[in-house]
Amino acid sequence: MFAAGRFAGLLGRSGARTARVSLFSRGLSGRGLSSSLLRQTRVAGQLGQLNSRVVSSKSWNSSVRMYSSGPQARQQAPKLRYFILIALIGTGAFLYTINKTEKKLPKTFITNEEYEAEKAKNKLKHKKTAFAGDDDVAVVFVLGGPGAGKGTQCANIVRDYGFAHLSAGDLLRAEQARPDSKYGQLIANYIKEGTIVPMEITLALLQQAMRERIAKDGVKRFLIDGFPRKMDQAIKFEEDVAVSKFVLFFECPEDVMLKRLLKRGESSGRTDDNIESIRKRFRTFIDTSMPVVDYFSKVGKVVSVSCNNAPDAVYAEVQAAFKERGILPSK
Ligand SMILES: Nc1ncnc2c1ncn2[C@@H]1O[C@H](COP(=O)(O)OP(=O)(O)OP(=O)(O)O)[C@@H](O)[C@H]1O
Ligand SMILES: O=c1ccn([C@@H]2O[C@H](COP(=O)(O)O)[C@@H](O)[C@H]2O)c(=O)[nH]1
Repeated sequence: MFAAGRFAGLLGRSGARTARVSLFSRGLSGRGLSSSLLRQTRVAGQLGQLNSRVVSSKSWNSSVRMYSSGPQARQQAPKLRYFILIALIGTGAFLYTINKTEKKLPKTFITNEEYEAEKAKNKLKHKKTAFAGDDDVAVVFVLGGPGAGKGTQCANIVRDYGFAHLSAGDLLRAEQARPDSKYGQLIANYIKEGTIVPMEITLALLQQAMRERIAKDGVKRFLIDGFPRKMDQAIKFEEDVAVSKFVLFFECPEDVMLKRLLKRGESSGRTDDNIESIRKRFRTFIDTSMPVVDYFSKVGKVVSVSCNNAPDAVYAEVQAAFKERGILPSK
């Protein structure tokens, strides 16, 4: 469209220029021949050499050239028409190619309408979430890029607000390390590649961990850290497990996260705290996880906190956000 618009603009300009030229030509012919020109024409006629296109006098040169440009302009008109035709065909082909290419692109984002349709479909299948009967169960999703500081801030919240902290990444690593796990190798591969483990595994681990915490010490407020990382996980969790209260989103520039992860990699022992895996994790975050943040943002559920400060300053922002949402410290 932009190209077509620009093209139309060009056409408009050249069209205006053509109009100006032809108007000027008509004006000249409308004015008729000036008396001196008439005189000259008569003289030329008398000499039997009338040739409206060839005038020798220098002083009339410009007028005469304009006057005689009529036939030339008519000769050029077909050329202009060809040019316009070719340009229109070219623009059409260009727009067609773009349209086709767009249709071929992989889809990483779902619209609200698609989300609502999916939700409606799921509602028929799953009439109740796992904790639907328990109004005390509260879930806050904690999202942010790799190394943004989610785990660090979750530890503060657990200490002061009595939440249980469930990190999806920690649960997957524990499952990977469990000797009898049938998913150990699969999880290890996904983590090293920085891609998202099939959601059924993560959902089952989260749901089981929530049940265990409720049974163990009655804690019903959960920080679900590093989840959902994909739109389908978000939909499934909210349909099957619990609807989130809001999303705590830690914003952080990539270069800051990179530095933190490389530093952490010196002692973490994590298979994905190396430059190769980190780059892949950043890519997955942008392509697959940011659409989740965008979605929750559209429905007014995202509380953003800037992570590019000292941990205490970040935590002060978290506390303010919690207060705003009516969540107070437990002691
Ligand atoms: N505000 C901060 N300033 C400086 N360093 C920080 C800050 N917050 C966290 N860190 C450090 O950065 C590293 C990553 O932090 P953390 O593990 O909390 O991030 P994360 O978002 O949970 O990461 P991941 O998604 O990879 O699990 C840690 O070594 C942590 O000590
Ligand atoms: O919902 C999830 C959460 C995590 N993963 C995989 O685990 C790693 C590490 O996650 P951290 O939150 O950084 O601990 C992540 O890169 C994914 O590969 C997942 O698949 N699904």
